[in-house]
Amino acid sequence: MTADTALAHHLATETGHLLLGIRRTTPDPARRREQGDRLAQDFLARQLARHRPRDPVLSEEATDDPGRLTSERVWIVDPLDGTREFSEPDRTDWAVHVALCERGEVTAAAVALPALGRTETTGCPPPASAPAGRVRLAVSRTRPPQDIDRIATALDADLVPMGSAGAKAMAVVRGDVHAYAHAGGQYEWDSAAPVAIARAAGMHTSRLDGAPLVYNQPDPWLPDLLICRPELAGAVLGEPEGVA
Ligand SMILES: Nc1ncnc2c1ncn2[C@@H]1O[C@H](COP(=O)(O)O)[C@@H](OP(=O)(O)O)[C@H]1O
Ligand SMILES: [Mg+2]
Repeated sequence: MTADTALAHHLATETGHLLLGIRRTTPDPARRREQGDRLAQDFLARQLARHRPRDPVLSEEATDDPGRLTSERVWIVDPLDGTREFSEPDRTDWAVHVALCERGEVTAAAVALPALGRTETTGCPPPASAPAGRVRLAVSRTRPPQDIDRIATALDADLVPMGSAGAKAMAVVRGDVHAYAHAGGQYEWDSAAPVAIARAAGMHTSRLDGAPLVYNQPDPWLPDLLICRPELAGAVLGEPEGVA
């Protein structure tokens, strides 16, 4: 594991511990959401400034730093992905994303799933065995993509509604589901770390039209994505069988 991957693992895990504490002590859902987003952002920003003072940070919860567009190294973080699920009792589908992007490519990343006590990284992705039975397709529980019926039909899949892009991507990596598809809106911080870990674990990752996912762009809007077991990508992307 590189020093950057180890740092991503440490920061995602520690931010997760902070969020678990907020969850225990803050029963009101609106206050829990506000405190979770703000305190997780404050902690991550402070830690990155301390450990990697020269690297700009692109975060859901911070003002955009134009210096990131000329920097070779940029951290892309989502301090709390699945804020809605974090605010609801007993849900485990929320995450912390920490990714290092170098020249458009994510080279080190961690996704913490604090309520499950797990942190996955690009350094040591878990073994991905194919789930048994019918194809399982993870989708947003509150904002499922418009063309989800087409994708579900193409895969002959059962839908598995879940919160958080990180939680859904890690469900593919861990072999709980076969695929995760999203459309209609998302930002780079929602997918940078999850996509890098899925790729390191051997999964297909792309836009829904098959185009590559590119990070640290001037506009961080990255509205759709597909993460799936490699053998299923052709069916979703409309490629003839036998084409990789
Ligand atoms: N249409 C949309 N526009 C903007 N962001 C969206 C979106 N649909 C999903 N997202 C973001 O993608 C993440 C995962 O969403 P979902 O749980 O619905 O799958 C959430 O991140 P945050 O919780 O960090 O805001 C959510 O805000
Ligand atoms: Mg998010």
